[in-house]
Amino acid sequence: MKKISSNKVFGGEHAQYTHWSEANNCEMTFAVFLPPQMDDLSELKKVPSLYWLSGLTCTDQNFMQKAGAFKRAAELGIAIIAPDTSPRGENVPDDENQAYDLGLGAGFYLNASEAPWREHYNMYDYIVKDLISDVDEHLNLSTSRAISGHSMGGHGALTIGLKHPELFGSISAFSPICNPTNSPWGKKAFSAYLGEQQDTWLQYDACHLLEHATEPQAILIEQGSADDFLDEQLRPESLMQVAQKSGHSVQLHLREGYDHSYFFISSFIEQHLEFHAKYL
Ligand SMILES: N[C@@H](CCC(=O)N[C@@H](CSC=O)C(=O)NCC(=O)O)C(=O)O
Repeated sequence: MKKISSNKVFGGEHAQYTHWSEANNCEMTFAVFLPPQMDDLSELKKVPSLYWLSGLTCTDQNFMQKAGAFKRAAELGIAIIAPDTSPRGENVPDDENQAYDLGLGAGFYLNASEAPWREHYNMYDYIVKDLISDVDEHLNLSTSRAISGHSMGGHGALTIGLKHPELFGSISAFSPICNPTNSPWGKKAFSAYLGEQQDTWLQYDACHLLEHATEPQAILIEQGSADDFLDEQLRPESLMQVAQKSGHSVQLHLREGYDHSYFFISSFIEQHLEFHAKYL
């Protein structure tokens, strides 16, 4: 793992690293925020972390530069880990039309089974195996973790969090794609990456995973009412219906007038950090 940038911020550090990913078969970049409490080297006081998964078109930097999370994360003593949203590099295929919602910047946090994607587009294993293992080995954080994300990354946070309660103690999401098997973004990506076998798609659909979840998990969703993607792509009402039927508790905050952008995320990120701090 190699550090490629470092900035002091709110008494802590923002840094970028590159490392090899076995899952994605390429070099990956990720960013971290390490709070000032990291300077206390006591093993008993290792700091917990929030994994943030970004949305379509993002890199490791969108959240770090736009969300305004560092001040509160520094106060709460929470590290933030922000991976890239897809594999990248010379040998990594992109969509032939370079569409923003498939290929580079659009990994959808799944393991692809179809050519030409399967050699590199394995963001699910990348997060759950390669990233966590390198962060744990090199960054001296505690193993207490939370997961959050935005839009495609909200889908990633919900699905990975629901599948791995042993890795993530709480889940939150901003404007998540809640039911990708019924959304144009999800259908396009899942057809390409996973083929037409729809049973496999369900393994990456938060509604299906919540319906079959056996452990209760703390879940918070933030959604803007003026989000252009709300009705067609995001469908939080489907997740709330499943939550109600299956007896799982999901908090949904519907925020009047907010859109899909990082202006929305920066308005409520502190509340999400405070939510996760209760479980970390
Ligand atoms: N019109 C945009 C569409 C892409 C977009 O809105 N990306 C969002 C995530 S959407 C779902 O995953 C985003 O986070 N963009 C980056 C940002 O910093 O705002 C386009 O074509 O770019």
